[in-house]
Amino acid sequence: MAVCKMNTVLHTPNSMSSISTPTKAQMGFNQNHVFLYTTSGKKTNTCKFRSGVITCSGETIVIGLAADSGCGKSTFMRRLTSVFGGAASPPKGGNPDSNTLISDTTTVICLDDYHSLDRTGRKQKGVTALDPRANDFDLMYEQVKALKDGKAVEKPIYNHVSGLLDPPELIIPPKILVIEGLHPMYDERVRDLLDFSIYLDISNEVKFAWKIQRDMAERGHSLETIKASIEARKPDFDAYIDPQKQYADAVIEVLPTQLIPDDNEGKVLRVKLIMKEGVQYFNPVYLFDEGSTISWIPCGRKLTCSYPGIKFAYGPDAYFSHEVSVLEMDGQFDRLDELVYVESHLSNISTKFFGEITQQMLKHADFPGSNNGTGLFQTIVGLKIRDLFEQITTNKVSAPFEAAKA
Ligand SMILES: Nc1ncnc2c1ncn2[C@@H]1O[C@H](COP(=O)(O)OP(=O)(O)OP(=O)(O)O)[C@@H](O)[C@H]1O
Ligand SMILES: O=C(CO)[C@H](O)[C@H](O)COP(=O)(O)O
Repeated sequence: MAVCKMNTVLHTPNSMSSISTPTKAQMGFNQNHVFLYTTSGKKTNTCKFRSGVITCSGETIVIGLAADSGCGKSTFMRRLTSVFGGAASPPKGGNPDSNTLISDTTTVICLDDYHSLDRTGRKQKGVTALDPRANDFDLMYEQVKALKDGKAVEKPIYNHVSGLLDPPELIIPPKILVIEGLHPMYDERVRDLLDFSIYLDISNEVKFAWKIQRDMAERGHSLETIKASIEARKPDFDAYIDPQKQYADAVIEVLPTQLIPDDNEGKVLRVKLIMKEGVQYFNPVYLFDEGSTISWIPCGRKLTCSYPGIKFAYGPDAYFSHEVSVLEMDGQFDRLDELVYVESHLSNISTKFFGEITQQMLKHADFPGSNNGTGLFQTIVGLKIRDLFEQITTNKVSAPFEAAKA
């Protein structure tokens, strides 16, 4: 298994620079330990070297985030990292094309790094990156398991610039490991390692509108190329990516608005937050009254709404035969500071102070989706993940005390 050996690259507490084959003196406070620091200089973990393997103390919680390419995973990750109070950046001094993002609490690894075929290899074999045959699920499982068990790994890097597989990078077990990409819930072994899972379900119409906006406006692709790329991916998307949503603890579904008849602009969105019932450490959010069916138009004296307005809905439902609660928002906010009015009517939102959702949304007003349900629900899921992390770690810490009392 590719757990980390002694000749890997480490960041030392003294120099913050990368070193190879760390000597005992370079390891930190005593000869068996190394103290690992994030780019902002905070100590994150204490790790030991034994029999050539780096093992770190502390629990690693694993979160899976699945979505097709260009569906808002990076934006969601930025919101999540911000909830934990930091900004994420690539590993310092590493491969400039690394897909990994590290913050004080979280490490986000991109599952594209487990492509077993590079761009040329996929072309030769006639498979897309979505096809399981182009991905190494054995290695993905072994490495996510090792990280969850507190062991560092040398993870491969898929270089999106060159289309090649680059030499691996060292990943130290973080407090929260997020595995994001096409297949976090595809392989049952990897799925079983997840403490919480999210699927971003972007309808074809909306995906197309976002792709046009990014790939045409920002990357200079033609409309025909974008259409052809979406069409080429669709069979494998339907076969291998989309079915993962049945396993997700939370799904953010993004649909065209119902407030504008026959809307084909895709700017106003109807967004659903589908939350599985009975998931440990996760209490679904509700509007007004838990378990009731509610329809709410908040526009009026306390919330400014221009055409076509805003409509919320909440209620119990079934999703792939699971019992779920669904919170829905159609429309967009005119004034983000007034969002606090909506926030005050939501419960189980896992905030630490009144208005925290509104504060987060205002802080990232420039992120895509900040004026609609995508930003609102991504922020809420970020808060729920923080809550889940705190509950799990508190339980682990208090367990020996509880046992001693018994
Ligand atoms: N909530 C949103 N509202 C409007 N547009 C969005 C939203 N989320 C994402 N987009 C559009 O989609 C683009 C891709 O978003 P993002 O980079 O977050 O997705 P991604 O899944 O990480 O993409 P990739 O896997 O291709 O890197 C953004 O640049 C933006 O144009
Ligand atoms: O679906 C994807 C996930 O991001 C990419 O298309 C896949 O990783 C292949 O990347 P590239 O197009 O850069 O070779």
